[in-house]
Amino acid sequence: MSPYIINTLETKIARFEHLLSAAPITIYTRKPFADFGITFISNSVKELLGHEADAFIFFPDSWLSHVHPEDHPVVLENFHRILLGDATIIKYRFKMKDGQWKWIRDRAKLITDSAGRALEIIGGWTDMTELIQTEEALKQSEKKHRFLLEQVNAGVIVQTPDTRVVSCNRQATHLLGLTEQQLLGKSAADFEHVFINEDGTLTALDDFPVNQVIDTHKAVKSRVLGIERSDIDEIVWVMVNAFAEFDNNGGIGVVNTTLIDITPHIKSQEKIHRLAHYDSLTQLPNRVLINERIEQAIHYSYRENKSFSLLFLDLDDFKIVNDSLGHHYGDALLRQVAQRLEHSLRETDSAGRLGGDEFVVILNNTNADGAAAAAQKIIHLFKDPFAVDGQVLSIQTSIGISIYPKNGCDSNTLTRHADIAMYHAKQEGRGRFSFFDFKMNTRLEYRLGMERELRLAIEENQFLVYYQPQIDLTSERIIGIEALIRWRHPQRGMISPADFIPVAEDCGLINPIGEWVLRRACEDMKTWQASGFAPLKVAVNLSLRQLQEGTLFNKISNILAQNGIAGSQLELELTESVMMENHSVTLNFMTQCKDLGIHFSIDDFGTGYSSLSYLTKLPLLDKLKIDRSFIQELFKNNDANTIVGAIVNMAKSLRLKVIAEGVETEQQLDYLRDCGCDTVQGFYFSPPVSYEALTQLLAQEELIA
Ligand SMILES: Nc1nc2c(ncn2[C@@H]2O[C@H](COP(=O)(O)O[C@H]3[C@@H](O)[C@H](n4cnc5c(=O)[nH]c(N)nc54)O[C@@H]3COP(=O)(O)O)[C@@H](O)[C@H]2O)c(=O)[nH]1
Repeated sequence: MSPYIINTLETKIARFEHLLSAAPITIYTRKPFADFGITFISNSVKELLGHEADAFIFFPDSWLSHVHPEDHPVVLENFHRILLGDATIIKYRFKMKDGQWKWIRDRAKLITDSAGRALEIIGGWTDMTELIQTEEALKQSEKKHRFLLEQVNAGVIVQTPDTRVVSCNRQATHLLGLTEQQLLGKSAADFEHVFINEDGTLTALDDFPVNQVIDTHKAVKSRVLGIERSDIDEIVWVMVNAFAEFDNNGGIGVVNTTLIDITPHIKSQEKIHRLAHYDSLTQLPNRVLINERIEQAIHYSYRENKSFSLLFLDLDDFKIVNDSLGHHYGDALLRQVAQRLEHSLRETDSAGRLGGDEFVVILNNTNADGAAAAAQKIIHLFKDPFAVDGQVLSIQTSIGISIYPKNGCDSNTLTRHADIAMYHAKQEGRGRFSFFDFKMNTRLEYRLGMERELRLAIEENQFLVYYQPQIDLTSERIIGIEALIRWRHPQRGMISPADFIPVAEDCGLINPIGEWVLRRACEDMKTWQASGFAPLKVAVNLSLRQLQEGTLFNKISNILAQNGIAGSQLELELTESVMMENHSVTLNFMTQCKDLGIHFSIDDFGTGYSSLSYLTKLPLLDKLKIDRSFIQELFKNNDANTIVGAIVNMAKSLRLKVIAEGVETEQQLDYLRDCGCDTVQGFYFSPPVSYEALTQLLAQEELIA
């Protein structure tokens, strides 16, 4: 045996005791029953608790009195587990020599003999103070962290790489409408809510921010998502940011997602969008949205090689409703029209209001046949009158149709062409539809251009009034004049009223223009009278639209009064069609005028109804003007002579005066005199002339007289 290896029992114990006291653990043994008194404890207990080992050895049951009373149940319960064979680890507080409490960890197990009988309990105590303090600090920090998390105005969700929620704050549960319990442990695929993207499409699972972060290892920033919850009707809109926290190996530890509630912001954005894209009166899409929809229809039809149709609607004589009943009625009528229109359309079609009384309908995937059927259906919608505040209003619409791609490949062209076709429908008699035809284009563009120029002409005073004398066949003197408008266009020179009056009538500009002619004529009459010329009668042409305006009588009586002209010096010329188409309106107007002594003549007689019986229905008529087409046929066509003779006779029997227009030759003049015609007008005596030229003619007459 080596002299260096001393292996007596004594040395073994000494070595063992040294090892025990040097170990960072205080080893003990205790009885496996009764008071579980300590039978051995290593000296390191002095360092751990300040107590001598002997204190426990001599007083084996004193140890329990050093255990914190609150921890007694834990400690005692632990013995039962140990006796059942469990190796246990528990923490509890132990009173040190100096009276302070120290957290110790007690790890113990039961030692048995080969027959399984309990011999003793062996265990070890270690100092846990530092660990407990760290744990406590950690708890405090977590509490603080949690507190802060609850204070932030954002939902926070922490998920593991398999998307399971491990933590969330109250705001997150609030936004998702779930409790913390419902949320914790849930993975992305488990959410029953529907998530939608900003454009309204569904968000696919792969596209969830958490999955994107996991897939790409990159943060998702400022993504807008809508949450469709089953418990509320409204969509909750959130701004989502998500980022990963990486572990030491570069793998994802957790993904943090923040959700900021932006519902109010989205709602006001929606409001702004609505204002910018919908008509506030009818709630139909406005011009901006309609254009977008036409563009969409173009893209779709181009891709799918299909056609679609655009219907342009304009209500016929809507202005009359507005002018005669007021805007309140006009607005209510437009709302009802919009409703009827919307209800009649298929889901794939859309209607919008461009402004005023103009509407547009887009018929997706529809060819010319389909468009014709739809247009007919829409026209039929107007068959039943509209009831507005107790008033029954009847109105119809004219519709123009353009077809993609045949009539245009962009929104502007298609709309313009449908508009042109609509004008054509109006020309054809209103309450009907027309398809666009490229031939209409130039004609209508000319008309639309003229409308623009007419407005400018009114502003810039480009109109003149010419006067054509009317000669009494008995005295062969000028007894009246007809006021005829002229347009001196700055570039195109004189434009005939035959070219621009129909356009002015169509677009309503005849009202200001007609009023201007009347005023000018009365002002000129006033000047002639003031210059000493004998009082004349002036004939002024009236259009149907002027009568329909409803304010014409007041305007006329004001103009007469302002210029000191007697009503008997004014003659109003109405055409046959004006008289017949609006019998009651015309009769009412004529009755009012008659009280002022105003005369009426029927213009272009013989060209319209060619029925003499209606004359008997117009008792307020004074004169009949034979159209120049008959006069110019005299002696060329025998029938013309017979007709003119018959007209004069018939007029006489109805006690009407007769004037013949367009007299160019002496032969015509003689025939008319022989027939008993009262007055003539025509180039034979004078063409329509300017104010100055007529002044000279009147002066010559005075000299002759
Ligand atoms: N609503 C309004 N209509 C108006 C007004 N001013 C004119 N008009 C209408 O425009 C049409 C064309 O008028 P105009 O070119 O002036 O032609 C008139 C005469 O110039 C023409 N005339 C007269 N004598 C002769 C003639 O011997 N030969 C011939 N070839 N033409 C002649 O006839 C027109 C007279 O028209 P009217 O007596 O009114 O029928 C025309 O329909 C005008 O009514 C306006 O202010 N408002």
